[in-house]
Amino acid sequence: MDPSKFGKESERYAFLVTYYDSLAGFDREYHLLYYTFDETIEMYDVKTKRVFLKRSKYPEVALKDLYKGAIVTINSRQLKVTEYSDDFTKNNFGSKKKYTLAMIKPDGVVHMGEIIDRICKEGFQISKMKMTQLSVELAQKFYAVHKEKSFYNTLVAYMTSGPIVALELVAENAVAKWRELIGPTDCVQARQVAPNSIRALFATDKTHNAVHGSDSDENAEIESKFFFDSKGEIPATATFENCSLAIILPHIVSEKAAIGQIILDIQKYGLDISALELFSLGKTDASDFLEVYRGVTPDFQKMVLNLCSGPIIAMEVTSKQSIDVVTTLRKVCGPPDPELAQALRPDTIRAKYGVDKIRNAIHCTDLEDDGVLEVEFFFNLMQQ
Ligand SMILES: Nc1ncnc2c1ncn2[C@@H]1O[C@H](COP(=O)(O)OP(=O)(O)OP(=O)(O)O)[C@@H](O)[C@H]1O
Repeated sequence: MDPSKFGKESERYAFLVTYYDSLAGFDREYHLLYYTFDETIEMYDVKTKRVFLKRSKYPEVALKDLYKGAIVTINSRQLKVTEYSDDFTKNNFGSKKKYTLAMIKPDGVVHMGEIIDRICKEGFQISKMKMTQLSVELAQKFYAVHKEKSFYNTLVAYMTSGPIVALELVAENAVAKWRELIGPTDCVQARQVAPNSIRALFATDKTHNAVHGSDSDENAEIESKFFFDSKGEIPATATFENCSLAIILPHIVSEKAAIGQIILDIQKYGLDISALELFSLGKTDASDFLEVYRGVTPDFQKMVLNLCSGPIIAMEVTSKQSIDVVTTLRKVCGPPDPELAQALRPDTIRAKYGVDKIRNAIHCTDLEDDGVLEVEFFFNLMQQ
């Protein structure tokens, strides 16, 4: 037994979690209790007060995975941690993990792979992410505090000049940590005082400064709601033309390490990412999406369970060049079995980041005719 655990038999953290029951059409609430002594989890239904999960070990979910805003998967259900439900948990835990709202601005989107790589390497967890194009009204609303400033109109024109990527980032002291990483507003100053900051590396001038970060916890909450609680106001940017679908699989998203590298690998071959969003699929949605593989591969059930085992990042991949996008993306991904990929095509995504035939880092559309259909599943059906 680990001696550091002596005397902690009664140490228990309590969280309020919700699960969207798509059949019933509403959120179900549970108390989730985590016992550090034996690393077990227990869950109660808040409404009925009945046990939902008997106290048991659940090695896939560690204490470090539980913080406000996190999404964890238990029994194929995506549970969102919405609150710390007692003072002990709030005091010991709540003050540490926080989130901030980050944005890759229109001029930063060409550097999206490098910026996301940096985000992951600095230890942020991406809990939400969506590519969108701001309308004039939305940009004005987002930057309303600067309404009276001389640069307001230029700022709004810039923010509506192309797609942006909004991200909710989780870390200890997330607001300060992200603002330190992006550097000062003015890139000239950034290059002097923080030469390795994101703005020093990718910004052009005072307005075109590549990224945004909330300036307080209160504003992080307001800004995160602006993008991720907007009831359909934030449109996806998918084009549904000459496209293929790529999905970065749960083991990559939760380990954080390779998300940016995979995006860079896709962009290297003349392919563009024209829509992107982080999703947490339930078992029914995962099974619906993979329906064409039912009966075709003996691994169908395993693929479904893998796809709903944690957050995924879905992307519409297109190209401005006249290339066959589906075939090119398949080549970039490599053979489905990572072992085979390592032997035959060691530079491919699956060779580099795949673990086994199921956790093979990335899903991509197999057949040319299915490109639009697969993109529609995420960027049309799942938006409703
Ligand atoms: N003096 C200026 N001239 C031109 N544009 C400016 C100027 N000051 C700020 N901006 C633009 O307005 C944005 C919002 O300004 P703010 O003062 O809130 O800076 P910030 O907090 O560093 O940036 P952000 O809010 O985008 O994270 C800046 O990121 C920049 O794009």
